[in-house]
Amino acid sequence: MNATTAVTVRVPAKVNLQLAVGPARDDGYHGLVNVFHAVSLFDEVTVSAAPDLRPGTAALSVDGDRPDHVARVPLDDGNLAARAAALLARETPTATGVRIHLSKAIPVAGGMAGGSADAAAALVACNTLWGGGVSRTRLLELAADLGSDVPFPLLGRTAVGTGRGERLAPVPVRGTFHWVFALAEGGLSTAEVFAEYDRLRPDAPQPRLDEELVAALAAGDALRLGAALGNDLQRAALSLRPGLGAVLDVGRDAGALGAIVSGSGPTCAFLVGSPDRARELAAALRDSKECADAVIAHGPVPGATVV
Ligand SMILES: C[C@@](CO)(OP(=O)(O)O)[C@H](O)COP(=O)(O)OP(=O)(O)OC[C@H]1O[C@@H](n2ccc(N)nc2=O)[C@H](O)[C@@H]1O
Ligand SMILES: Nc1ncnc2c1ncn2[C@@H]1O[C@H](COP(=O)(O)OP(=O)(O)O)[C@@H](O)[C@H]1O
Repeated sequence: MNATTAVTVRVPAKVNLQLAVGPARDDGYHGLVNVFHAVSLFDEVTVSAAPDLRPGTAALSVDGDRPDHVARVPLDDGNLAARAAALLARETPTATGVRIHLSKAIPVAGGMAGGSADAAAALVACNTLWGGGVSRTRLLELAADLGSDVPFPLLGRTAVGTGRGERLAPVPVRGTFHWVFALAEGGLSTAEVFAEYDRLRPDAPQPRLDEELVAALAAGDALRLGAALGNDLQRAALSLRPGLGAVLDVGRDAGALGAIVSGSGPTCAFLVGSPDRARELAAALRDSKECADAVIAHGPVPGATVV
């Protein structure tokens, strides 16, 4: 193998269109119905062979436009991309040590699964670098071992996750939806938000897929989709970060078709009807000073792709 070969994979963020959360299971996880939707905020993960490092170990570097987010990315073996490389190396005889560079645009600890996206991208990038020996089915299994959110960015587009969110089935979508994301100062811990959910909802029912949401997606109807968006973790995220209520209000008052916390938060997601409306809503959010920044994206977009 050529030690200078580098592979770059582009991978999208997600927003949860429906996040229905059941009671805590015996293993501590929660049964979910989790409708993932991949949006056009992308991280890039570049891997190159590092013959000076032991096979399966990684040296990490990171950059990105937002220094406060970049500073929160761990550069040790706790990084999900490094864990992905180590896991894949265990079943790849040609595995090398790797340098992994993360170019971050997905908010960190923002409820948009940036770490999971990087792990999925690292699986694809290392599998390509090391000769592509591991099947896509097996990559999806390894992804599920890394985290509940890691399989989805391998698929991209729109999919429903059941179990703890890792068992995926594609959901048909017509057309393109337009989004604005309000970024927050600081992140929220997913585990803490689920714990707050348990405190607030000790009697949670079993989660069920919202058929109205599925119909709105199939019809490409943004008005119907906006009304059907739902996130059971939103109350918990608002309880831990009450200021998010004002962010959601700004978006609603500015005409968003739907306004929700993205996953475990604290990023807030706003559905609008067109790119022009997205620009207007992003400006209203920035002017309000209720959030750190606002970014525009569209979905669905493809999953992890070698570029
Ligand atoms: C909430 C969601 C919605 O898509 O994502 P984020 O919004 O944080 O990105 C996911 O369920 C997060 O998935 P992920 O971030 O991969 O979580 P994991 O590493 O599997 O688990 C982290 C912790 O979250 C809690 N957890 C996660 C998934 C699940 N179905 N039930 C849980 O209770 C557990 O406390 C677990 O220890
Ligand atoms: N590659 C990575 N990028 C970002 N965060 C990572 C990464 N690897 C591990 N982490 C850790 O995962 C935590 C959750 O980050 P992230 O996946 O961005 O958010 P969320 O789980 O809210 O979607 C971060 O606080 C960070 O400590």
